[in-house]
This record gives sequence, structure tokens and C-alpha cells, in this order.
Amino acid sequence: MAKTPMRVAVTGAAGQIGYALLFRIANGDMLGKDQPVILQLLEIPDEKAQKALKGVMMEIDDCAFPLLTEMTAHSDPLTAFKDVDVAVLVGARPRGPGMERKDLLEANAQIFTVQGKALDAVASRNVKVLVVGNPANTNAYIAMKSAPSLPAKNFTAMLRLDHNRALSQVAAKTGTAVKDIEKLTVWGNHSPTMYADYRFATVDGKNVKDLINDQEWNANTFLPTVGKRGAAIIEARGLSSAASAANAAIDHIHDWMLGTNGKWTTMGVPSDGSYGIPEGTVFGFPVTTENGEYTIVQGLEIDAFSQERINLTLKELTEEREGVKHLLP
Ligand SMILES: NC(=O)c1ccc[n+]([C@@H]2O[C@H](COP(=O)([O-])OP(=O)(O)OC[C@H]3O[C@@H](n4cnc5c(N)ncnc54)[C@H](O)[C@@H]3O)[C@@H](O)[C@H]2O)c1
Ligand SMILES: O=C(O)C[C@H](O)C(=O)O
Repeated sequence: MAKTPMRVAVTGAAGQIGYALLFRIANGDMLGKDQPVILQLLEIPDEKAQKALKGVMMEIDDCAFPLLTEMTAHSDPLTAFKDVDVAVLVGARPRGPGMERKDLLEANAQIFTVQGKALDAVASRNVKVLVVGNPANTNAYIAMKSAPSLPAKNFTAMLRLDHNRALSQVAAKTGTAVKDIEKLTVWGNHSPTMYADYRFATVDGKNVKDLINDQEWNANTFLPTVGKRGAAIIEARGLSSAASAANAAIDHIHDWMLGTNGKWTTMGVPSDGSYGIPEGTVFGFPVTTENGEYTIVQGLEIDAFSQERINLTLKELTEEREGVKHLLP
């Protein structure tokens, strides 16, 4: 019997990540090749943005995706999020000329307060939310705090692009295939302070740290390369990463919904106090997923170098959280 269609909201749908994301959702890459989908697309109430969104929808129509049963355009989160099972929050205010980090935080805090409240009011009670728009961890925290009637654990931030970037760097360094690397993770904030950690990783059963055996490379090449990859792409392309970000969003929701079969991945999730991260802080953790639920991998040893890195990224997140405290409901 055919499955009931799932309702997926995407915000910032006419932006560059939206353009790389929507076609793949409609094609079944995110929720499975047997799962029909309804797309509910949100853009700002601006003539140009809404017109661009219509153009993207015309192209989606022209793909005649068999799994796409319905698609609607919205300028109001209260209609866009109605009954949604999945919400991918991509749309955010980019940093403009002369804008300080604080201004960016405040502008986005407003967007994610409104969107959190709208999810709280109209989304499915089990909606799974992924925040992509930057600053992703803090935006996810704001949306979560603005939606008190929804389970806090259903609000997540995207660390998967960092995870995938780290996988690719480790594969290149060890001369191995990405598919053979397991147990890698990225702790903390989606920002240059993130801590990509291959101490537990294995490739074909061998420990990656032993294979690399080069702490100087870890500290001075690997971590800065992964941490500053977003900036390197902006420098090279003149635009921020889009297809790789969309791909990571697909991976994140796919694995959350369909399970990792015991394998680790990385998700930004509200802490339950694990590893001393204060409860509620949206932090990148190693997780496994099963039956639509994630579980933070427990019992990992945190050595002095790792603790220092984790403290650094936590400090930044705590400051971001403090910076928007006055705007929260
Ligand atoms: N977490 C990650 O790994 C990661 C990676 C890459 C990019 N990003 C972030 O993703 C965001 C989007 O990137 P992009 O390249 O698609 O940007 P973009 O500027 O091309 O598109 C963003 C779109 O969002 C829309 N938008 C803005 N505010 C909105 C709102 N309140 N409601 C609905 N739509 C809204 C804009 O009109 C625009 O069309 C940025 O914040 C970027 O920094 C995050
Ligand atoms: O948009 C950015 O600042 C960079 C983006 O978050 C990325 O990691 O590619």
C-alpha cells in the first residue's frame, strides 16, 4: 500500500541552498524512494522573492517527480508550517556590510522566534526541525525556546556539513574511502570553533588516529581546514556553499528518519547534560539514530586537548545564547 505523503516545509526556498535542496527532496533522496512528499515552501513577503520562488516551482513541476503529490508557496510561516512533519529552516538574514555579529544574531533571533512560535501553533506535534540558516545552533535554540509545546529534542542544527567535510579530509589523508570510515564526529558550534574529532574513528577496523599519528597535522592543518572550510568556499566561489549544504541537510534528515544502523553521525542537538554541556545548549554530538530518534553516544573519553577544544566552542555558544537572551519569550 502506498505510504501517506509527508509534509515538508522549506524556508528560504528561493535561495541558493533551496535550489540545490528542493529537487532532491522531491526525488526521494531525503525521505526514501517510496515516500510521497508535499512541499510547503516559505519565502519572505517580497515581490522579487515570491516571483523567484514561483520560478523554482515551475522547474520542479517540469521534473514531473512521481513522489511529489502537492506543492504550495507561502509568505506566512503560519500557513507554511501547517501540519508539517519535517521543517528545514534555511532562510536567514545574511550578514550585510557593516553588520556586527551581534546585529546578525539579533536579526536572526527575530526570524527564528517568529518561526518557532508558528511551528508551535500549527506543525505536527512530532515535527522534526533542522536549522541550516546561520548562526545555526543558536537559531535552533531560539526556535526551540519559542515552541514550548513541542518536544525540545525535535529541534536540531546542522553540523553534518562539518562532519562530511571532516570525513573527506580524513579519507584523503589516510588514502582510504569515505565509505569505510566510521565513528567520526564534530563537537560544538557550526563555526570555526567546532572540534572535528577522529580519535575514535576507524577505517576497515583500524584506528584512524594511529594511522595518521600526527598531532601537529591534527591541530594545525586538519582542524583549521575543516573549521574554515565555509570561508574558503566563499573566497573561491564568491558565494557560500550551497550544493554541499543541501546535501548535508538531506543526509541529516535521512539518517534521523531512517536510522544509521548503529553507525555514528553528527547532529547539533539540545544537550541532555552529556559530556558536561549545559542542558538545552544546541551542540554537535556524536549520535546514532533508530526509529526516528537520535541517541547521543555515551562514555567517550575526553582527553585534555579535546576538553580544551570543547570548552572553546561551548564558550562561543554560551556567549551567543547570552546575546539573544533578552529576545526570547
Ligand atoms: N549550517 C550550515 O552548515 C550552513 C552551510 C551553508 C550555509 N548556511 C546558511 O544557510 C543560510 C541560507 O544560505 P543560502 O546560500 O541559501 O542563502 P540565500 O541568500 O541564497 O537564500 C536565503 C533565502 O532565504 C530567504 N529568507 C530570508 N529570511 C527569510 C524568512 N524569514 N523566511 C523565509 N525565507 C527567508 C531569502 O529571501 C533568500 O531567498 C545562510 O544563513 C547561510 O549562512 C548554513
Ligand atoms: O555561510 C557561511 O558563512 C558558511 C557556511 O556556514 C558553511 O559552513 O559553508
